[in-house]
Amino acid sequence: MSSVSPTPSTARVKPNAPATPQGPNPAAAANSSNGGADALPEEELIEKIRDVHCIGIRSKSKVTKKVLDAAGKLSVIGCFCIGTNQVDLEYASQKGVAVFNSPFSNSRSVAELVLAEIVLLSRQLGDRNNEMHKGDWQKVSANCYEIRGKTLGIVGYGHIGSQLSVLSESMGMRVLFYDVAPLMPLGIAKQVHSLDELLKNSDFITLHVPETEDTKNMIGEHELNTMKQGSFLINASRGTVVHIPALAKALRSGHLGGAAVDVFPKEPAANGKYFESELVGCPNTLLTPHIGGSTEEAQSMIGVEVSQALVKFINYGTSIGAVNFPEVDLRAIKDEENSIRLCYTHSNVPGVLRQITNILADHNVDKQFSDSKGKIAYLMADISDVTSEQIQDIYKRVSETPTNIVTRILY
Ligand SMILES: NC(=O)C1=CN([C@@H]2O[C@H](COP(=O)(O)OP(=O)(O)OC[C@H]3O[C@@H](n4cnc5c(N)ncnc54)[C@H](O)[C@@H]3O)[C@@H](O)[C@H]2O)C=CC1
Ligand SMILES: O=C(O)C(=O)COP(=O)(O)O
Repeated sequence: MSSVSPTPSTARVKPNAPATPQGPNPAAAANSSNGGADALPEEELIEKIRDVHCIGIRSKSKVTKKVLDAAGKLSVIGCFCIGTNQVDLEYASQKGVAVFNSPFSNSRSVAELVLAEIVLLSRQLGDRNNEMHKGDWQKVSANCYEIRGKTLGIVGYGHIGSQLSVLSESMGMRVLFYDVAPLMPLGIAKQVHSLDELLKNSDFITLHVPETEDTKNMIGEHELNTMKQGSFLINASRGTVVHIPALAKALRSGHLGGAAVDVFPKEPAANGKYFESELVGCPNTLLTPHIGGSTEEAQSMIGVEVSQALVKFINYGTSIGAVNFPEVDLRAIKDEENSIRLCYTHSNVPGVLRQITNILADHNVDKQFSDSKGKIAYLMADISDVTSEQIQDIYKRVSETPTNIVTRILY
């Protein structure tokens, strides 16, 4: 399927596009050859994005309102990761830009890293390793423990948290979890009613919540003080979830037995000696450069999954799996010269369907589906037996409706 583009607001793609995005000027805002380590600063991204229809990013490239305003031709964003907090999702949907991610391709990698960190913290392995590299032999068993029989408290029991629950039980741990949603516990894990209850009763706390207004500084001084003396904190979710000065204080005072931190409120935009944090030098503290999802397996699955979603959206209008868009799809369009697919993103207000029905009234609408999400709605209709003049007319009339955000015609 390919598309007509009577105005720049529609995407053009080559017919029979292969399984990687082939729209004009696809841009990669994060360099994947070095593990996505370099993210473009806002001004540079704004320059690069102007003529781009499709963009692929990882967790660090910020697609702000300002960037979206500069991206007049942008139709779709692929987040080649789980988190989508780096994109202004609501503004993107208001501009008719669909956003896709890979909801679970790197979950296993994060869960495995956290499992390893539980053992490393419990045996103070980071400190022993540092000492040995300085020629300092310190054979210690005080405050070093097996993890068998200890309690893991998981905050956020989604894809990563629940995977970790199964892995840690297989190592003999007890699992408690706290989540805003009531969820089915796996194995013999138990859901608790409050964060405080989890903090009071766990030997290890691990965070697996998204970055939202509610999770900002979710672990601050009060929560750290509520944690058991000598317990451990692991954060591989987002840097904003933990108040870093409070964590540094809890570690230096010896209230916490250690911490493993993979994500930070401010992360360097590129690889190099740019990292600074109050956590540097804290006892039994493992610091990693946001590598929770950085495995060959995860990156390869993410690459395939997100690329396929982008191609389906560009070539067929399919928004299934989009994080900020109504999810709409139709079974395959007739492979006929004179058949088209109308994809209409519009404001979600009363009376729109009547206008569209009027425009399409004299045509043969094979199938049609529409759905809404918040302030926007998305309609897809397959129309057969149309001449090229009629296609232009449909495009013109639909795109001139007052509720139009983006109109595309695919054929
Ligand atoms: N370090 C890394 O490289 C990686 C980090 N991540 C981060 O991990 C996060 C979690 O990933 P998934 O498990 O795949 O997400 P998910 O969406 O499957 O699960 C998140 C869970 O958190 C719960 N939740 C949301 N707000 C909450 C709150 N205020 N209190 C308690 N629970 C709350 C949700 O109900 C859900 O069950 C991602 O959003 C991302 O930011 C994800 C992949 C790699
Ligand atoms: O998947 C996520 O949300 C992550 O945090 C991983 O991000 P990255 O692809 O390593 O920039």
